[in-house]
Amino acid sequence: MGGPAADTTDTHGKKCDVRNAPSDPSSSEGNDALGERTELTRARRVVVKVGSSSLTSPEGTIDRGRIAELADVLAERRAAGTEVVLVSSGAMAAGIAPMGLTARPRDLATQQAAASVGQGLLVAHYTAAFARHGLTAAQVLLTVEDMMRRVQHRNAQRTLRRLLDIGAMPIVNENDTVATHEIRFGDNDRLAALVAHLLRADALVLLSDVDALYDGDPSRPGARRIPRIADPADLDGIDIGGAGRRGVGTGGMVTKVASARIASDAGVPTVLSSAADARAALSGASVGTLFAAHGRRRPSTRQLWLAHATAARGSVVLDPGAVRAVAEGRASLLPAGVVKVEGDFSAGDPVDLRDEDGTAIARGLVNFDAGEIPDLMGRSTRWLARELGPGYEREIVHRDDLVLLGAVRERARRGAE
Ligand SMILES: Nc1ncnc2c1ncn2[C@@H]1O[C@H](COP(=O)(O)OP(=O)(O)O)[C@@H](O)[C@H]1O
Ligand SMILES: N[C@@H](CCC(=O)OP(=O)(O)O)C(=O)O
Repeated sequence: MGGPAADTTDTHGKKCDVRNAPSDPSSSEGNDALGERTELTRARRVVVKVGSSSLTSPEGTIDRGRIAELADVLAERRAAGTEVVLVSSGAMAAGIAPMGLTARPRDLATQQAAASVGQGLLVAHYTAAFARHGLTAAQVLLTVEDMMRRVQHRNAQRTLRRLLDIGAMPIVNENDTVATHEIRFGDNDRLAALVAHLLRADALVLLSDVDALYDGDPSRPGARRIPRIADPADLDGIDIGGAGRRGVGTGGMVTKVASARIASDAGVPTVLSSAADARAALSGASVGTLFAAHGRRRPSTRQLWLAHATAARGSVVLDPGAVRAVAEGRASLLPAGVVKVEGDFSAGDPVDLRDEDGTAIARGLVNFDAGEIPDLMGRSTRWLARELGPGYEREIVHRDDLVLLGAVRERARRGAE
């Protein structure tokens, strides 16, 4: 890959140029993009995520006018026959003023209280805005566990599908009041990508206060719009920064790019654009940044989550044979191939699988506590079953709970295409 093609548009004072760009994508993005943008116009099911920064006024309160504008655009698309799921942030921002606060709280309990106050208000605004178009809004609050555990996952899928069947407008947010630091999405960008995967959406649209991914801080003079990311390598050299200056957003560009990568891995093309450009983005115009989808692979949500969103609690170090078996043979990691354990983790935690040089080649959910593994290392599962009992005849990490990382993953992906 030769790196992304940066637009010649300078950011300063020229965001309107991007907004009014011609709808012929081939003019700035190349022919590949033409098909991808057309896919967006033809999409039968779209997940649209809007960030707090696009829903708040400069004073930091929820801006009803912006909610009404977004509802107009989504209702239009719904009327044209596309199923739309909205993932909306803004609960915490909506709760700040009613809580008597002037800025986003720092501690988790007050954040959760603000989100709890704000979520009801937010959904009330959406309900009124969609009702003007004869649409019924439906609140759906999800946690990480709902995505990871099979039964909850199916329930969420079934409910969302039913809502779409009856013509409702699902409005999804993280269930902030029960999420903890350890077990939370923490940002709706990645949640939106997992919802797009869950519903097998045809496209994901991320709406923010910035109109595209830029090659650096968009407030920097000369920063240039990146119209298309075709491959993760295109992101090399781009300065992907945190949340905007107003302080209402959560993850900034980092989580939007992470979200686009999750969606891309799940075969879902993503457009990142500004809320002001929502209509143009949804109609396939050449606005924002298009992240191309990779093939048609459908990894499990658990695998997507493991690869992109979990932090490892420790590592197991593999001998060269085990590295080959895991990386090339897509095998489970057996005790015989482990030479070292690092960190203090429990069975069920995410851990990195490293080679002896320290490179993380995979991440997986481990079947043993860190303290148990030294007695198992280098032993065959048959020996372990005979000496320690049948409970020990199992993998350290099962292949279904394992994803390849970094260069190893890219090689496997290219091989599969
Ligand atoms: N390379 C970049 N290109 C575009 N925006 C960037 C980049 N790096 C950081 N940002 C920042 O990301 C912000 C959007 O993220 P965030 O504040 O979390 O918004 P949201 O509430 O929409 O999720 C922008 O306001 C911008 O300042
Ligand atoms: N669940 C939180 C949103 C967290 C979040 O991702 O915010 P943002 O970066 O504005 O999309 C809320 O509703 O306040």
